[in-house]
Amino acid sequence: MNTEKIIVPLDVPTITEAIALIDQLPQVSFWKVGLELFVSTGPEILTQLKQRKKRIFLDLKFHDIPNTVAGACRAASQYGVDLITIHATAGKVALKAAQKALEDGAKVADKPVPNLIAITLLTSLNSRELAFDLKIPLELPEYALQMALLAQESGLAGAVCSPQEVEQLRRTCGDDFLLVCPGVRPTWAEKGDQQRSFTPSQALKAGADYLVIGRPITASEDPVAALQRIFEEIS
Ligand SMILES: O=c1ccn([C@@H]2O[C@H](COP(=O)(O)O)[C@@H](O)[C@H]2O)c(=O)[nH]1
Repeated sequence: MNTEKIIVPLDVPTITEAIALIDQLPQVSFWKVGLELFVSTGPEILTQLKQRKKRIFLDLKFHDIPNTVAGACRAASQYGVDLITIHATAGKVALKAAQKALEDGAKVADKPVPNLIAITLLTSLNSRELAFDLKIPLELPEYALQMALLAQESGLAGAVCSPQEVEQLRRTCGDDFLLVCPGVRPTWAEKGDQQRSFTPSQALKAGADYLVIGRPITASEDPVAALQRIFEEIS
């Protein structure tokens, strides 16, 4: 059973709830720490995950001017996490500065360099919002591709994209470009605010390296059974 490809987000407000989930699902080796938990509780959860020998996706989605994202990346590189996110729309100068700061910071901290991956377009947005609210004149798949190419040209390790765009990004960006897909929903799960979803097996077949699957597992009455059902679907 391939459990390595699933990243489960710890989208809870307290360390106690986060640790309860980690301990309830020992077969999960890769956990995501996002804005809710990090803003609520700080870096303590990263220490807890490290002690349990888990891989960590620090999903703080940096989006700021080059000097500021570089500072944030330099600081984040001390934690020894595996993945870090930045919005591609921060622009090429910021993406390059962030990548360089991660490399410099990791060297100083004597840690491996985390893979920096760029958000192409949040999976909660649809084509209508892209065109009419964000006033982006490109078709959505083309826009996501251009954001991934910007990340690749800037020297980043990969991108975050919806599973609906992953096949095209994989074809264009190649096999070495890391593609991480949130917005994954088994047929039996609520979509919630995710607007461009695929099932876990569709997403893997389309070329995703990792699937981020949260509420179908963590909000389930029985997270262990939900995870098992997903493992069975993809194995
Ligand atoms: O485009 C994006 C980027 C990040 N996310 C994050 O992934 C998880 C998805 O959780 P679900 O409960 O499976 O919807 C969540 O932490 C988001 O912050 C995303 O959904 N889309």
